[in-house]
Amino acid sequence: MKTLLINGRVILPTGQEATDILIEDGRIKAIGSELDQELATTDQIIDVAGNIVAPGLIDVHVHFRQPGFTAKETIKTGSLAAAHGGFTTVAAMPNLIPVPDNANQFQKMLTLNREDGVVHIKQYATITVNREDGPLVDFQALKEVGAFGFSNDGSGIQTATEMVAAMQAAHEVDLPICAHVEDAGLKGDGVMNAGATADKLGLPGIPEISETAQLARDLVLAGATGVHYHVCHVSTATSVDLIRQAKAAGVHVTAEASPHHLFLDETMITTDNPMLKMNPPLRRPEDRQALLAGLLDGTIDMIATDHAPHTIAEKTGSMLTAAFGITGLETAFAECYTHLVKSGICTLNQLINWLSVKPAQVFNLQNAGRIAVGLPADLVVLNVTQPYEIKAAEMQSKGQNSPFIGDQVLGRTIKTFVDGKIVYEQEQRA
Ligand SMILES: NC(=O)N[C@@H](CC(=O)O)C(=O)O
Ligand SMILES: [Zn+2]
Ligand SMILES: [Zn+2]
Repeated sequence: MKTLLINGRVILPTGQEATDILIEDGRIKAIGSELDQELATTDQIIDVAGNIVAPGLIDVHVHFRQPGFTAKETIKTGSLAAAHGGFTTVAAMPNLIPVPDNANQFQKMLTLNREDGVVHIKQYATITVNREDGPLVDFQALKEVGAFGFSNDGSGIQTATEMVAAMQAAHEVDLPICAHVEDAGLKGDGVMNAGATADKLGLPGIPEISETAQLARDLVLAGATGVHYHVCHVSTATSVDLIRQAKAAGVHVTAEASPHHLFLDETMITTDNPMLKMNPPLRRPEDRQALLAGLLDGTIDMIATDHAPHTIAEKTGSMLTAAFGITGLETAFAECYTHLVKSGICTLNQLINWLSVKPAQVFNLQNAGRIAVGLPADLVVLNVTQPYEIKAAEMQSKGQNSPFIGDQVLGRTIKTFVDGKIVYEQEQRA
């Protein structure tokens, strides 16, 4: 099967180029504007004039909820949401039931991911058995069956003793610890950022030190153990400073920020609104400015969505009782393009760097993150000229819990290819 993608503005490692891409048997066979001689033998010609062709986006932080919580999402719906958002590779978190904390259950996850997923799904294993305070997993066994990294996402590792042991074990098998940094005691029963807004709404707060105190500890431990330590969903200015200093000191630390922490802040929480409840919480305007500065200077390596679908019932009522988390896969590119590229804060190449190139480099994904001859044809075609409204009805995710619904944005996915196969295609409307 031969497919020719013609007239796109292609994002190549060397920069943007108006060129064509020949896909054969799932791989990129040739790139160039002189591919006319292929026309006669091509099965499918797709004209993407006026659109961007980028390497498939990569999200290293998603929750697909299967097994255990399939009312919220399944591997099928989560991966369809990824495809709709232009993501061709995602890494799924292990806060599932049963927990993939052993080789046997981990292998079951891999089979499910492969059978039900329409995009490439990498899988995290937990750091501890049953994701609880207690014994560590068998890092070697989980490495052997293909763990992408180790994470207890949803909770922090509460003691330095446990974290040091985890870091040493992860370092030995040469895989990252991906940390949800949170001191459970300091978080208490908070539901939004601690401060004036929470006080005004009469809601219990989550102080920023619940993140930063544990992060400071972990950065010291990461330096001492030499592990690759990746910080999930950085939310505060102090965290950015701590990571910047650690990087300067030679600690092997990388970090991600989510679109919601970049574009929303606590001042937008004007009522008790569960759609704006997530962990870590939306912080102050100066925190999101610091996250942005961190992205621009390389302290934050990448953007990851923390796609966290929940049922409507779980996201209705008061923040006091609602679940933490919002969806992100289907809105990330458009929100980022609109807030960052359209507004002149960064270039499209920088954005693709944070959403594809860097995650591939940081997590050693050799076959992703760039458009090059010989690589699998994981590609996304994006329209960045026609504004559209983000609509719940167009979401592929089971989760409709997105504060971005209703936004007017630029950056619609037109087509997503995984291994040369179209896994998402925008309906053509007259
Ligand atoms: N981010 C969230 O608010 N929730 C995540 C857990 C997590 O990422 O910490 C979830 O699993 O729902
Ligand atoms: Zn988390
Ligand atoms: Zn998460």
